Amino acid sequence: MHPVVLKQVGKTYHLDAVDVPALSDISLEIRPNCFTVISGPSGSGKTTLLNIIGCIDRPDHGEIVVAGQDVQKMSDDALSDFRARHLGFIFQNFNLLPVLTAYENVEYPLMLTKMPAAQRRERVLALLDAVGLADRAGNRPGQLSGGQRQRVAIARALAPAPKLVLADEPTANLDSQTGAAIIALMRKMQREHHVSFVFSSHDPQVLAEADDAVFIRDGRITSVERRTEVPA
Ligand SMILES: Nc1ncnc2c1ncn2[C@@H]1O[C@H](COP(=O)(O)OP(=O)(O)OP(=O)(O)O)[C@@H](O)[C@H]1O
Repeated sequence: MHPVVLKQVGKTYHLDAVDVPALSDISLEIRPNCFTVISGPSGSGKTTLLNIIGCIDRPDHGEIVVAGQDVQKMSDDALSDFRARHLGFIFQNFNLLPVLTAYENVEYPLMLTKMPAAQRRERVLALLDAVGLADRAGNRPGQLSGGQRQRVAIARALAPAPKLVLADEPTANLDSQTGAAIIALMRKMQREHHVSFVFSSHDPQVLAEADDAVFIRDGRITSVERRTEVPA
């Protein structure tokens, strides 16, 4: 089953009296267990598309099925619950809670689930270990480097065992060496956790790693490159 299917999705922002068309006639299938990169020039609609796939924003029209669910039909409350259970998010500014430690940031999404405390602890420690931060669990984001913060964000995104992780320009605020290490880590986690990753990115390093690359311009898909066989 494809984790995301979009059919003729459109979105226009209304800014005072001005209509700003952001996406037109987007039809796309995101393959399971893949790295999919959405690429295009500034203002082409990448973030808008990612927000719609991540159920943060709703399209004006069209169909969208995420993890087998017709999300267009869900109420706002049902959609929030669906997002918390099935989707993970990684942002260019890391978006960690500054007053919480690395451990608490990763634990946070699990507090919204009914996971028992002992199991929660085991999962958080395993994820921090997997991203190479076992010894930094007690540090707050302000005591971590950019690359380390993004590692915490990756662990947090994977904590609820999502089906899909959305990453908006995840390497934009990192130098190229740190960015390369973060891409390698996301690839490793994507394979180990059998999850689909969808990125928006300008970064050639992210594009080079993609299984699928979706190019957009002026809110329309100009091409889709399927570069690899569907992983088992
Ligand atoms: N909240 C908003 N209100 C009005 N217009 C918006 C809003 N968000 C985005 N837009 C417009 O929608 C279009 C697509 O924007 P979007 O942020 O999706 O592009 P992008 O490809 O992610 O750009 P960038 O690479 O610069 O982040 C642009 O014309 C933008 O100005």
